[in-house]
Amino acid sequence: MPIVLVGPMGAGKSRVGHRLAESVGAPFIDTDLRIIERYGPIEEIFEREGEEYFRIVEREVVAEALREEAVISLGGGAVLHADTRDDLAGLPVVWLKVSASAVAPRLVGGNRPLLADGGIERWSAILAQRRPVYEAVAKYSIDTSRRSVARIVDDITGHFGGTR
Ligand SMILES: Nc1ncnc2c1ncn2[C@@H]1O[C@H](COP(=O)(O)OP(=O)(O)O)[C@@H](O)[C@H]1O
Ligand SMILES: O=C(O)C1=C[C@@H](OP(=O)(O)O)[C@@H](O)[C@H](O)C1
Ligand SMILES: [Mg+2]
Repeated sequence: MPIVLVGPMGAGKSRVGHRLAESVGAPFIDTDLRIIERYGPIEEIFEREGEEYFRIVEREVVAEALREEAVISLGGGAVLHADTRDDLAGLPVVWLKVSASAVAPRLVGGNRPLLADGGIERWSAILAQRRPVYEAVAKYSIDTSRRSVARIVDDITGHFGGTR
């Protein structure tokens, strides 16, 4: 069974997922990396085709990933797709939380198209819209604001028994 990480941009899904996979000895899938391998840089997809098209290709990659026995880090907006929310029912889904003040320095220098003009205020507005969705899909949540990646990995393996 996969372990799936959800949460807002900069919460640490990609970094924690990578370390969690090493820790439990499972393959690691970052759905954004798969999108990039197949379709090119995310900011170019947004620029060329728009967010709606990005969500379609994201859904395709996410659906495929969720059938694999892996630690899976989703992009922050993947849960917007109803089919993905359906797929997440019954899976160990971890919501990585983070405060605006803790995430602000983590977002510096990133190339997330949704934050291209708006910064932390835009991030907060997006989170406000999505919070109920994260809440609905998650089986467990961790505030990453003042926790090391190693500690977050320990919390997750402790909660799910260290196995898949
Ligand atoms: N627990 C943490 N404490 C401090 N910095 C972190 C933590 N988790 C991730 N980061 C840093 O924050 C940035 C965003 O992390 P990332 O894993 O890409 O987030 P996400 O995939 O959720 O957008 C990266 O520079 C990463 O190294
Ligand atoms: O929240 C979002 O809508 C997005 C989050 C990004 O992934 P991270 O959450 O890993 O930054 C990436 O999928 C894309 O820029 C859109
Ligand atoms: Mg990521």
